[in-house]
Amino acid sequence: MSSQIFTNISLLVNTREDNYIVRGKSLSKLPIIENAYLVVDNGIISEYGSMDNYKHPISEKNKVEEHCMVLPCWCDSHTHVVFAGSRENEFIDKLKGLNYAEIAANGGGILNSAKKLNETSEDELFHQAWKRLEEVSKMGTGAIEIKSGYGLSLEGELKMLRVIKKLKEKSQLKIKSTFLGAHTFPIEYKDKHQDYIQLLVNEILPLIAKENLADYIDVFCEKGFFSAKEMETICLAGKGFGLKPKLHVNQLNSIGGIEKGIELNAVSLDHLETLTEEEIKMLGGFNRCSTLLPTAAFFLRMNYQPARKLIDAGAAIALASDYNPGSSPSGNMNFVVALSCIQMKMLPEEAINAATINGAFAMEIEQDYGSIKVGKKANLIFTKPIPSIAYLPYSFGNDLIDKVMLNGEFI
Ligand SMILES: N=CN[C@@H](CCC(=O)O)C(=O)O
Ligand SMILES: [Zn+2]
Repeated sequence: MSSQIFTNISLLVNTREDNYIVRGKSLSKLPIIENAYLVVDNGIISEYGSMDNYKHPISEKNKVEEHCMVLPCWCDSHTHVVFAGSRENEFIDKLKGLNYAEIAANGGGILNSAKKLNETSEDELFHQAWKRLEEVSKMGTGAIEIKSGYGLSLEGELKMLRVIKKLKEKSQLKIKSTFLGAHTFPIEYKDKHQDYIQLLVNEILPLIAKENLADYIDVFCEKGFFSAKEMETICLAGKGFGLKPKLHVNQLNSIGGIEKGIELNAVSLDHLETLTEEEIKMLGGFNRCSTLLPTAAFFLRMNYQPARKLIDAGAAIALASDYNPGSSPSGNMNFVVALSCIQMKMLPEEAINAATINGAFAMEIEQDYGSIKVGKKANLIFTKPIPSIAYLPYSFGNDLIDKVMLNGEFI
C-alpha cells in the first residue's frame, strides 16, 4: 500500500501527541487543527499538521471536499453484537406497558436470546454478526468490544466466543472479546446459583483460557442477577486465567457493584444509570473508564446516566452503544454521541473524546486507536461538508459520513 495524502481538511479532529485517558474538565478539550493535511503510509498515520507547514507537492487530487472534517473512528467499547435473531415482540410488549423486569420474569429478555442462540449454528451466528459489523463500520466504528453471554451453557458460551474469535481474524475492525457467562442464571440454575458459578469458574473458564477465547471477563451485577459478592468470585477466577474485569453495574439498582468493581481494578465500569452521590464521587476518583450507554436508557425509557455530575466529579467517561437485541438494538455511535449531548448535556467535544480516545482506553487499545497520532492506525471518518463540530450531534439522525477508512483502506 502506498502513501495517501489528504490536504485542505477543514478540521482535523482529536489530534493528540500524548496518549492519556481524558477525565473531568479535560473532556471538553478536543484538539483540532484547522485547514490541515494528513499522510497515511501502509495503513498507519505517518504525518499530519496545518497546511501552513505542508511540504509535499500540491496536487488537486489530494484535496478533500471543502468543509469536510476528518475524525478518528468511533471506539465502541461495550457491545453484544453476536446474537441470534431479534426481539421486536418484546418491544411491542414494552409499548403495551410491560417493563424490563416484567419481560424478563415472563421468560423473555436475556433467556429468550439464549434459547435462540443455542438453536443457531456457529456459521449462522457468524454470518449475522458479520452483517452487523459491516453496518456499524459504515457508520464510523473502527474498533469494537463484543461479549458472550447469550449461551449460558458450556457449549453456547464457547460457540459465541469462537464466533468472536473468527470475527477477530476476518474483520478489518479491531475487536476485543469478553466472557459474559454471568449474564443471567439459566432457568435450570434459578435456585442453584452456586452450581452455575462453579460451572463458569471450574469448567468453562479453563476451556476459554486453553483456546485463548477472551480478553476480559464481565458480570451483570444487578438485583435478581449477580450480587457484588458473586461478581467478585467470578472475576477473581477470571483474573486467575488472565482475564481482566469489564463490568455491567448499576443499570437498575445500586447493589455495591461500583465499590467492588473499583476494588477489582476493572478496566471499565459500564451502564451507570442508577448512581448514588457517594458512587459518583468514587467514579470521579476511579482511574479507569466509566462507560455510559445512553441508547440503552433511551430504548428502555430509563433515566439517563448523570454525565454532568460524573464529569464534575472528575470521571473519565467513555461512550458505547451496548448494541444488543434487548436494550439497544442499534450500534450507531453517531446517535450515541448525539443522544449524549441532547439528553445528558455533554458538550460535543466531551462526547467525541468519550467515543474515541476514552473508548480506546476502555478496550486497552489506545496505543493504536482513538486519536490522530503518528504511528496509530489510519481508522478515519471523513464527513460530508458540515459547518462545525457541533453540527454532528446537532443534526442527529442524519447521515453525515462521506466515507470511512479502516487500516488505510476505504471500506
Ligand atoms: N443489562 C444487561 N445486558 C444487556 C441487555 C441484554 C438483553 O436484554 O439481551 C445490556 O447491557 O443492556
Ligand atoms: Zn451490555
